[in-house]
Amino acid sequence: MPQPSEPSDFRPTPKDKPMPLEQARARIVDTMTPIREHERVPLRTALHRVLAEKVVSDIDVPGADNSSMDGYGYAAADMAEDGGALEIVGESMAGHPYTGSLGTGQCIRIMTGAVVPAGVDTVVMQENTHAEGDRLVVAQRPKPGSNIRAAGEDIAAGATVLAAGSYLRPSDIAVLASVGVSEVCVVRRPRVAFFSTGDELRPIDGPIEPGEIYDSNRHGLAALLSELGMEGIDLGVVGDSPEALRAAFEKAAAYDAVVTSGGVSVGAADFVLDVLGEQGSVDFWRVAIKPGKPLAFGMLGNARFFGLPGNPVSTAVTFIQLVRPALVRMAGGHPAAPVRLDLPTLADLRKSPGRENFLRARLVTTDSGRLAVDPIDHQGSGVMRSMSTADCFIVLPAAQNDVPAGEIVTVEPFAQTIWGHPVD
Ligand SMILES: Nc1nc2c(c(=O)[nH]1)N[C@H]1C(S)=C(S)[C@@H](COP(=O)(O)OP(=O)(O)OC[C@H]3O[C@@H](n4cnc5c(N)ncnc54)[C@H](O)[C@@H]3O)O[C@H]1N2
Ligand code: MOO
Repeated sequence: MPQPSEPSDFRPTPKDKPMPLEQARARIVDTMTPIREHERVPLRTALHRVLAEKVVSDIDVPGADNSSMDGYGYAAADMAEDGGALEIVGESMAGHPYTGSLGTGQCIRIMTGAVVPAGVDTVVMQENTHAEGDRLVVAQRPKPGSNIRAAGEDIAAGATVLAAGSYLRPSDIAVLASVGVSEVCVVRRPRVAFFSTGDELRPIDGPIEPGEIYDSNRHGLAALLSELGMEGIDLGVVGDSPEALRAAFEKAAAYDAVVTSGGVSVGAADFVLDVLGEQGSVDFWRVAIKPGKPLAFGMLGNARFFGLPGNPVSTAVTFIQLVRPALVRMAGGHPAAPVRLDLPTLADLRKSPGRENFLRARLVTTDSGRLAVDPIDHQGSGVMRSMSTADCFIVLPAAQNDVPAGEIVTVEPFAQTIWGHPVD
């Protein structure tokens, strides 16, 4: 497990064996220290934050027995048979409860959400009745006890509404509002510094010359971080020189995590690993996945360091597979296990044994109404449109060879649950 470290003399060699993905992910996630600092924020701004402490309800929800239908409330004992009649003595509306008490043979008109008064144990929906003046005829009786929502059936006073470590989704915000919570205590968002490396990279708001490219990865990374609820700190583009990298690393070391793109392979201008070795420590640098083999994981000061490969699809795949679960953990949450489906592939898949492959694909419904998966034609790790037009990965195990169309393959949808439930 990497610790805040003294500089090391790590020298990567192509002989370093790539680590299987599962092992790399477990190792990375296990080394994350969840952030302990927390802050109180208004519920209005708490979406996608992580609860630092559990929330216990002070109240029952609903607060009182209430009707789930527009209709009439009465005591079932007063209604021995279908077609029986009762005297209508008042009404209970949502926000305006009935304040009297019911006698034998009496009923009240009651609306959905209105409090059920003493003496009423059953509500009949309006459609199954007809009123004759102040007399109600119940054509068809519901079962005794019907159409009443019990006090506290959603949340009982004293119950834990959400556990510490819960990632707040819109439905959680609504639940917290339902128990009258207007402020929550949430974990400080991880501060994640990120930058691109490469002399060929240009900002997206200017021209490019032959041999130059727009720095797309930095924008992709900013979006991935912001989607995850992280505080991203954009450190720009850093040139392919050890000096430039040293200066950038010094700045980046002050944050909780650092994510970079490019310069982690074995090329003449790939210095990320060298400088990480000098200024921090490298835990491992190769993962047995395609795309995404070169990936530097280590420490820079107290920051967790993720040096992602520069090929745009490799950057995205390694972020999704390795950085995202790590940051979820760092943010005080719990990474969900990937949702995986077994589906037939509509096209042949090319695969040589060695690395686990993440092919980009789309979920489709065939003419027979069955779900299947259709791989994108161009699978190059520089073809970012293969990610942008896809909605899932086909995951082929390391030892797999070519797969003919029609075979069942493992599919990981992109729109999967990212944040799992806390384990208490
Ligand atoms: N001899 C070997 N060469 C390569 C190997 C290998 O094992 N031996 N691995 C290949 C694999 S796999 C990958 S992935 C890449 C990763 O290399 P780097 O992380 O060093 O990335 P770069 O060389 O800096 O760039 C690769 C590619 O991506 C483009 N790029 C870089 N940054 C950005 C950016 N911010 N936005 C858009 N595009 C970017 C860059 O121009 C290159 O085309 O190495 C292989 N080589
Ligand atoms: O890992 Mo590289 O990402 O195969 O292109």
